[in-house]
Amino acid sequence: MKLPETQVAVLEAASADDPTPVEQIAEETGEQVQAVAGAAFELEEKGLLAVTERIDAELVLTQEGEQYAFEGLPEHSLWVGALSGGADEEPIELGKAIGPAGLQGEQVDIALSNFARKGMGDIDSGTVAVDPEFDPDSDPEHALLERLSEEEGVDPAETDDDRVDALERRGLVEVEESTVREVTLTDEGVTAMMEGVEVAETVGQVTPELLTSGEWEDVEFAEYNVQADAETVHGGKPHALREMSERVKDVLVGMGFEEMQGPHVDADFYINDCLFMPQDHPARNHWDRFALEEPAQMDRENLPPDLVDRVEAAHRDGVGPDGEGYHSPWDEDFARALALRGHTTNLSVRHLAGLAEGDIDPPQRYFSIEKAYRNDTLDATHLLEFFQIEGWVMAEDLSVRDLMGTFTEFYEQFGITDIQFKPHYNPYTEPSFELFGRHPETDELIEIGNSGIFRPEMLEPLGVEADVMAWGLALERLFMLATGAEDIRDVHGTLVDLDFLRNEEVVY
Ligand SMILES: N[C@@H](Cc1ccccc1)C(=O)O
Repeated sequence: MKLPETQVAVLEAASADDPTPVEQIAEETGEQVQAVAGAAFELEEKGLLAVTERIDAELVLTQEGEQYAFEGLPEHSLWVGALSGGADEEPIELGKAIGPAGLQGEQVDIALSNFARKGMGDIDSGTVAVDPEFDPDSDPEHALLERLSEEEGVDPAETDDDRVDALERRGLVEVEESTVREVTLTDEGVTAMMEGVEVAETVGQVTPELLTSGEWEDVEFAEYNVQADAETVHGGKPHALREMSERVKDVLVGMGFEEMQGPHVDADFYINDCLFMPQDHPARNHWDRFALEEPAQMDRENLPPDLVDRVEAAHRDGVGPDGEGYHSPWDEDFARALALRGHTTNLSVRHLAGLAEGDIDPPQRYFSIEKAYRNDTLDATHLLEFFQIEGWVMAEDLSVRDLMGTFTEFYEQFGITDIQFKPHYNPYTEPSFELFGRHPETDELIEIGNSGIFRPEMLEPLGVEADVMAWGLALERLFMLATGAEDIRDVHGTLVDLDFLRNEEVVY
C-alpha cells in the first residue's frame, strides 16, 4: 500500500494496544500536531486507524495560588512575622506580627483563619503566640503548591484528596480539563503494516518545472484536508480598553464636548487647593497619594500670583460678603508640592482658569480620558492607576436635572439604563452625587463615578462667572458594566488574561 509520508509516519508511531495521544506522535515524528491530526482522520476514513477523544483533568495553580507558591502562604508569613517578634516566648500584639509579615487587606483574615485551623499557634484577644515547632516546609498545603509550580500534568485523582479540597476551597488550585485525541491501529491497520506500507511520492504544489516538463501528468498530488484543525492566528488589535476609550470619545464629541489635556504630575495647588480642598484634609497627607521626591515642589514662578492670592483668600475667608472660609492657615509652599494626580480634576481647574482669563462665554463643554493615580489596595475593582473620564459643562443656571440628564444620555449609549444617584460630599461641589450602575453578571451595584456642581468657593477665584457641573467617571468600571468583565486585573495591569483580551469582541 502506498500512502502519503505523514500518514505512513503516523501508522508507524501508532500502536494496536495503547491509545497514543496525537501530541505524542507529533513529537516522535517531528510533524506538526495539526498535520498528525489531519493524517489520523484520513487513516480513520481508510479504516486503518481509530481516533478517540477523552477528557483529561489536570490540577493547576490559580493566579493567587501561583503568588503563594512564590511568596509563601499568608499564614506562614504571619508565623514568620510573629516569630521574628518573639511570639515563641510570649504572646505579642497581632499588629506587630502582621506588619513584618507584609500582609495586607483580605490576606490578614486569610492568614488568621488558616493559622488557627493548622494549629500554628494561638490567637487570643488581639495577641498571637506561635508554636516554634511548626515547620512551614512540611505543611502539606505548601508542599502541594510547590509541586504544582514545578510539575505539569498533575492528575487530581492521584493526589491527596483532603489537601486538594482545602486548596480548592481557598481558590488556590483548580482542575483544568482538556480534550486529548488518541489514535489506535485497527486490525486492518495492523494487517496493512504487516503487508508493508510505502511512502507515495506526492507533490504539494504545481511548479513551472512540472508544467513545462509535462511531468505533472504522472505525479500524484497531495490531498488537502480542508477540515483539519488549523493553528489559531491572533492578529494584533487595539486593546479592549483603548477601544472603549475611543468609543467614549466619540460619544462625548457627539454630545458637543472638546478634549482637554494636561500634566500627570501637578502641583497640589491645581490638584487640591483650587478645588477648595482644605490643606488639613486627610487625603492630602495620606499615604494614598503618590508624592514626588525629586523635584518635590513646583517652582514658585510657575503658579500665577493673582490666582494664588484669590485661592488663599477663598480658603481663609470664603467668597462673597457672607463667605465662610476654613479660617485655618494656608501655606503656599504646601500647595507647591508635586504629586501624580489622584484625579484628573486638575485638568478641569487649569482649563476653567485659562478660559476665564480669555473671557470665554458659556456654554462650554470639555472632557478628558486620562490616567489618575491612587495608592489603593489592588483587587477586582481597584488598580493603582485607572482612566478617569473627566468632564464639565459651563452654562447659565445649571441644575441637578441637567447633571442627571447628561449621565442618563451618556450611559444609554453603552446600553446602561439603570443608573442610581447617591448624595455625596466633595469639598468642591454642592450638591454632589456618586453614581452607581448594576453589574450585568454579578447583579451588584458598583460605583462608577462622582459628580456635582462646582461651588462658588472654587469658581470665583478661577474667575468663572457661570455655573459649572462636573464629574469624574471610571473608564474601567464603565468597561465592566458594558462587557460583563468581573475582574479588572484581567483587562489591564501586569496579570492580564490574554485569552479574554483576544476573544473579547468589544461591541457596544
Ligand atoms: N474628582 C472626583 C470626581 C469629580 C470631578 C468633578 C466634580 C465632582 C467630582 C473624583 O475623583 O472622585
